Amino acid sequence: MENLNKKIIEIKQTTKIYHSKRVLNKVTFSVRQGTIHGFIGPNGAGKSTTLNISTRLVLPNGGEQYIDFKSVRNNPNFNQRLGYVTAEPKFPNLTVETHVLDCGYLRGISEEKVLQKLTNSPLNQFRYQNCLSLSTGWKKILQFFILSLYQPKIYLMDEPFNGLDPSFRHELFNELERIAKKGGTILISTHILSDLQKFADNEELEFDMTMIKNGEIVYTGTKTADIEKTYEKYFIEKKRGLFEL
Ligand SMILES: Nc1ncnc2c1ncn2[C@@H]1O[C@H](COP(=O)(O)OP(=O)(O)OP(=O)(O)O)[C@@H](O)[C@H]1O
Repeated sequence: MENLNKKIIEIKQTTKIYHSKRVLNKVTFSVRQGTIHGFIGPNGAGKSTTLNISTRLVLPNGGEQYIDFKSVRNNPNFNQRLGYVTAEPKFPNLTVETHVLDCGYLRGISEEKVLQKLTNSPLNQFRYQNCLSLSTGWKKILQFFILSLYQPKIYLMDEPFNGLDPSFRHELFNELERIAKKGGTILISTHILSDLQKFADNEELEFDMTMIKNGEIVYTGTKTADIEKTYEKYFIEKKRGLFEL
């Protein structure tokens, strides 16, 4: 319980400018160790940019980011216990088997163990297929498989439920709950409040939430009865005009 007060992820005053447009403006929030933390906001709000900056895939124009209590700018080991599921996974032009073996090698996991896991996984049916030719959902599942090889302690997940069919969604919900109950920390980015509701309603889990809109944090805090109201206040716009003729 003591760990819950430790901020294992901290995003401080983080700003990003693309082509003179400020897409993140002094974004500041933290994630407590051992919690599931929802990061929610509409399309283009800045969620993926925040996660990419937190993992040093994108450089910020200002601010500091800490993962696993380490500055991502100053400490290249910040990602030792980190697993990142990106919104649009990128894979090399390799078979599933070769790619998972490479990932295992980089994490010091024996070939035998990787192949045994692959054989027992539903991904095995695509073992000799090129990663690039997998469907959207199976690409996501391949990302989860790679994480399961080395079992990180901190997870950043950008739209993890996108593209998954109901049975894989269900399995992923259960797996994330299991990870959090064992003390893991999970930051989940999504547009969809109902994806987070199951975690928010689970009394055995510690669940927090941060909301972002137009590159600014509009709410961050622990679970409250007002989560839905807060969400509606910021995000439910009556009409956006997309389908007007
Ligand atoms: N490489 C880039 N070059 C220019 N602008 C970018 C780039 N990447 C992101 N942006 C802009 O930054 C803003 C935030 O984008 P981002 O992808 O972080 O939002 P998001 O909240 O993840 O959106 P979504 O939920 O639609 O995926 C958007 O206006 C986007 O167009």
